[in-house]
Amino acid sequence: MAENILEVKNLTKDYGDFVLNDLSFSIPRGVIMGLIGENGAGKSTTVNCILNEIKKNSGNILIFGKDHIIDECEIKDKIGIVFDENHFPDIFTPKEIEKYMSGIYTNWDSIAFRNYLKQFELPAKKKIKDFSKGMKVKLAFAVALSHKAELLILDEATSGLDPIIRDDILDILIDFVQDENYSILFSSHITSDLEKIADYITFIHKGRLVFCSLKDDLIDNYGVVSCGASVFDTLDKTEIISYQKEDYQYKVLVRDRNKIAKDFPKALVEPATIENIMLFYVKGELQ
Ligand SMILES: Nc1ncnc2c1ncn2[C@@H]1O[C@H](COP(=O)(O)OP(=O)(O)OP(=O)(O)O)[C@@H](O)[C@H]1O
Repeated sequence: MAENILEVKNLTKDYGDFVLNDLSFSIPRGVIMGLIGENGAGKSTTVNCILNEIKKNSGNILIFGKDHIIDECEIKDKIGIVFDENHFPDIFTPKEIEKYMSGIYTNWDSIAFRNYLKQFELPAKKKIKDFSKGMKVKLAFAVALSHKAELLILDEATSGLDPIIRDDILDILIDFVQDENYSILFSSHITSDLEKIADYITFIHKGRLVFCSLKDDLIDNYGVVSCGASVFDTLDKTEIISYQKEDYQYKVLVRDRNKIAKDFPKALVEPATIENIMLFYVKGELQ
């Protein structure tokens, strides 16, 4: 069994005015990988290249150790996909979707599907065209979780859900990776959700990889320092990732907040959230 459930190597997709440039990252088995980046950074392009929905220009993508194009059918049988848009025919009911999916997926589990319909309070006999946006997303989750998928790929899947069902979904996702062979690629703008459940964070900015790091490493070590010019000028510049100047104050994103707090006891040093980290990379002055 391949150690990494997904490997993206030197992936490039050129749209002319946008290039997803030489992107590499991998997802080990048993983990949740958060994928973050500003609007237009290239997250959906990455996901669509992985799923071979769009053709890459170059690079290699292995899923379950197999080439994502050569073995596409076999691979997709074991992937659960949830996008923010509905991909099911509107005229179907969940009951009809169940029948259809049982013919598509080798390991379709009707009992699991019916249980998810109950848990998500989805009417089995109502047409999807009469579902709310959130109901359509819940239906997509019910399908993705009912065919013994080993990899879930979620592209902005939870953004249309209310906080209660989102919380339920996060619990389901944590459960999903308890089997240490299964993993999740979770693209989201709701960075607080990723803070709760992701093991790794991959950050793309303007089509390029900024980092792929352990989430705990970011949360435990990165910090935001608020200080005046005198402290800023004496900070070790190799410790600074990015900074923002506001009148006479500097806000500085640093790699090792504990070291800075020790060296500058009077400076205000706070832990950085994933949102802080994104904002500093995108809007700050990079060192
Ligand atoms: N079919 C296409 N043809 C040309 N350009 C495209 C196409 N699809 C996407 N792009 C461009 O690729 C860039 C990245 O888009 P993408 O949808 O991957 O970003 P994203 O990070 O998912 O953004 P968002 O958070 O807004 O969903 C954008 O500049 C977009 O215009």
